Amino acid sequence: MYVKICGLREPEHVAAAVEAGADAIGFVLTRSSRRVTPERARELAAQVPEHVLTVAVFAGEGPEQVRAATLASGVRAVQLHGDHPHGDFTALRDLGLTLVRAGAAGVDLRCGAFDEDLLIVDAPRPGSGEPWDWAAVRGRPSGRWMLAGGLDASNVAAAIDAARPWGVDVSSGVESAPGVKDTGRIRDFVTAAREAAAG
Ligand SMILES: O=C(O)c1ccccc1N[C@@H]1O[C@H](COP(=O)(O)O)[C@@H](O)[C@H]1O
Repeated sequence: MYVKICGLREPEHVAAAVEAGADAIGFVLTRSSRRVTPERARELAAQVPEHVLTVAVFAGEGPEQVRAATLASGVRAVQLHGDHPHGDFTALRDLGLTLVRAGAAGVDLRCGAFDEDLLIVDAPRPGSGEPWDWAAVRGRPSGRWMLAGGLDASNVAAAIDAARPWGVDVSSGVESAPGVKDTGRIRDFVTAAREAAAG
């Protein structure tokens, strides 16, 4: 089970996610209580070992703005939320980074349909922490896709059982208050996701 922890802002939480065994770590570079500057993302990404994917998260910005901020941040993947045309992903392909498309259950659920490498199927309001009907997408997405939206250590096993994703992605559910990550919750989430996947 691939596990991504998103919205990290502090070195101790990046370290906690890496130590817990996260596969990917996200830095939010768009409007959000979790927003960091590209320069801050670069500092945080520098402490992440090669085997953990670092991801810059955007929502609605155009490809040129995404390109500039991504290059400034030094991350290895770009995550685009919102109604992006196929051309936005193609325009970023030359960066040589992993491209991640994120959208709610109504979007095209075939990973790769927009030239992306990974797909995230999320709640209607990304980053809100609101659970949704995860079972509604069971059997529908194809390829390498992550379930997101309202997950936490207490419900991730049920969510995995309901939707059968390739991976899971969390932000609010590993926080003690909005925008404030919690080391113990990060560790508990990764453990719960891996135990659920192991059966
Ligand atoms: O986390 C944010 O603040 C955010 C803002 C804008 C776009 C995406 C954002 N995060 C993504 O939202 C989900 C996690 O949501 P939840 O808080 O766990 O319910 C995940 O895809 C994040 O990458």
